Parts: sequence; C-alpha cells; structure tokens
Amino acid sequence: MRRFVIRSLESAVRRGDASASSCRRFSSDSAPERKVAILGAAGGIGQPLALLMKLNPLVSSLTLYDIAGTPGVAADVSHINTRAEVAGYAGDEQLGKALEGSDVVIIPAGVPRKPGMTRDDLFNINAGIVKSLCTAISKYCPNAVVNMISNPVNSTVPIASEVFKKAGTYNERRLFGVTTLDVVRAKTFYAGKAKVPVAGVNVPVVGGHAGITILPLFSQATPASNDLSDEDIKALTKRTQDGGTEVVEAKAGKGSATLSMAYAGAIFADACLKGLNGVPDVVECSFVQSSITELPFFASKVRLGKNGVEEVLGLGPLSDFEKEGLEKLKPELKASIEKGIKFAQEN
Ligand SMILES: NC(=O)c1ccc[n+]([C@@H]2O[C@H](COP(=O)([O-])OP(=O)(O)OC[C@H]3O[C@@H](n4cnc5c(N)ncnc54)[C@H](O)[C@@H]3O)[C@@H](O)[C@H]2O)c1
Ligand SMILES: O=C(O)C[C@H](O)C(=O)O
Repeated sequence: MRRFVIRSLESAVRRGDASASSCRRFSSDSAPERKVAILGAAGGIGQPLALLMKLNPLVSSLTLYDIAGTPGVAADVSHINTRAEVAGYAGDEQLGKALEGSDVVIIPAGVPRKPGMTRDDLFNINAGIVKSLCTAISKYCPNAVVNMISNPVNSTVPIASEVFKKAGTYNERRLFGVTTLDVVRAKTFYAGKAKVPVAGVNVPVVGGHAGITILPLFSQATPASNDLSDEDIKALTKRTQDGGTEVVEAKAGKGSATLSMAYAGAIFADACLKGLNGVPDVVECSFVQSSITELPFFASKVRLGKNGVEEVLGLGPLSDFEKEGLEKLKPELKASIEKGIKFAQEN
C-alpha cells in the first residue's frame, strides 16, 4: 500500500524549510519534539483521537496507522494549522515506519462490543491484534510509552507485558492500560448527582476496566458531598461500572464509546507527554503493573514522569462499601490477567 505523508504547508513556511529533518532541527516551538503514534487510527476512536492529538501542542509528529483508511484520515487532520506534522500509514509493511522514533504509542485497534457482549467476548480477536502490534513496538520503538485502549484491557495489558518480556524490552514503567474513561464517567455522574460544577470534580477509579472490576472511590470524591445517601453511592457506582454497556446499548449494534473514549485517551496521552517532558505532579488513574494489592496489575492513581510511571499510589482510605467491592473484584480481575498471560505465553 501507498505511503502517504502530508506536512502542513503553514508549518513548513513558518519554519522556512520544507525538508522534514530541517523542520525538526529548526522547530521554533518551545516544547520538546514528541512523536505520537495511533494504531487503529481509522476507527471509531482512532479518528477523533487523531483530531485531539493534532490539537495538542506537545505533539510535534503524529503518525496514524491502521490496516486501511489512514491516508484519508491523515490528509484530513493534516490541514489543521497546529504544530504536529501528520503522516498516515496503512498495512503491515508500513507499521515499522509508523512506529519508529515514537515517544508514545496509543492503541485503540481491535473490535468493539455489540449489545449482549462482555469485553471478554472480544478477547479471541483482539488478543491476536494486540500481540502483533506489541511485537512491532518491541522492534521499532522499544522505549515508547504504550497506552493500551483495546479491550479487554484487563487482559490486553498483561498480553503486552508478556510480548515485551519475550522480546526483552519490557519496562513496567512504560505500559499503561487506559482507564481514564471510567474516571471521566465517574466525575460526570457524581457532579450530576451531587449538583456540583463538574469542572472541579475529582474521583479516583481503581481496579480494572470491566464491570465490577471498575471500582470508583466516591468516598474520596472532591468536592465532598454530604447530600449523597448510601443508595446514591451504590447507584453511582453501578452506573460507572455499566457506563460502557449504557453506550453499547444506546448505539444498538453500531459499536461502543468512541467520542468520550477519544477525549479520555487524549487526556491520558497528554498526561504521559507532560510526564515525559518533566512537568511535576502529573497524576492519573491507570491499569499498570502494581504491588498495591496481591494482583500483578491493578488500576490506581499513578504519578507520571520522565520514565513513565514514577510512582504507583496507594488506594487511600476506603469505605466499607468500597472495601467489599475491592474484595469482590479480585477473582474476576485475577482470571482476566491470567488469561492474557497464558495467551501470550502459548502463542
Ligand atoms: N479502554 C477503554 O476505556 C475503551 C473505551 C472504548 C472502546 N475501547 C476498545 O477500543 C477498541 C476500538 O474501538 P473502536 O470503537 O475504535 O472500534 P472500531 O472498529 O471503530 O475501530 C478499530 C480500528 O482498529 C483497526 N484495526 C484492526 N486490526 C488492526 C491491526 N492489526 N492494526 C491496526 N489497526 C487495526 C480497524 O481497522 C479499525 O479501524 C475496542 O476493542 C473497544 O472495545 C476501549
Ligand atoms: O464498553 C465497552 O465495550 C467499551 C469501553 O470499554 C467502555 O468502557 O466504553
């Protein structure tokens, strides 16, 4: 397939030179050069995520990869007059070019749910996709920070870790399962119920990214609300856990969350870039290798820095309801992690 590279005319003119290397050398932007690759960029999440990453001033190079369709997406977003130079790549033979030199690789490649399916029902197809993409990451950009969006996240992250281990490139500080959408939902639902302005709301969400493994910690929500009953908290917890299913059912067979996920993915990638650039105190929830419970991977607040994960933060004080939720989620999360590890070891 045809390689398709488009550079913004405006940026080339501004920099006074049309060659890619000169553009890089003479970049007048103050933020360091950062390359972001999106794998699955022609999909429902990939396209709006490409748009949002093109708007991010921390990105100097944005490569969009998919099995097909990326030349068009790249042509489209490349016309936006922002810093990032955009290139589209399609097909296996162009994956290496898409990945080379990447600082952050975001993976929303794979099939989404239809009504009646669990995220685990996606395992058979998405496990293989994630495995092959991570094999390529090991080869072409082994030091990149990886943001895994493809479901089931509770298994795809362990798959990625095993692929990287086999290749000798695993760095647990650079592998993240993106659970930001759970946080985005928890904030929105809490603000609505507590009747507080959503912009100032914070709610940590821990555990994993499927059903009861998603555990929002409303006892730690800020601003605190005294108006919420135990029943309200239970309902908010359930709605956050079922948020993905709510969208899948509303889309009635046309996929799962794409726009809110692109937003969440862009927030998380931005946090990773800020961390890499040395911005202090960047904290987001993410599903990472962890020792804060007995499970080898767990979502919790993570401090991001120049090396990726700088610190996996503890759970903090939990309410009795949350303690119960934590114990309930462990068997399911453990099984999903083990399923991913087994798949990667046997394939
Ligand atoms: N982590 C989360 O919170 C979250 C939220 C929403 C969706 N998701 C997951 O994200 C994934 C993508 O969802 P979507 O709605 O964008 O699906 P989609 O079908 O619209 O897009 C997926 C894209 O992946 C591409 N793709 C398939 N195999 C590929 C490969 N080997 N290499 C590169 N690209 C490949 C497809 O061509 C397609 O363009 C799903 O697994 C979904 O469950 C996760
Ligand atoms: O629900 C899904 O299948 C997609 C995603 O995991 C979500 O939470 O929206």
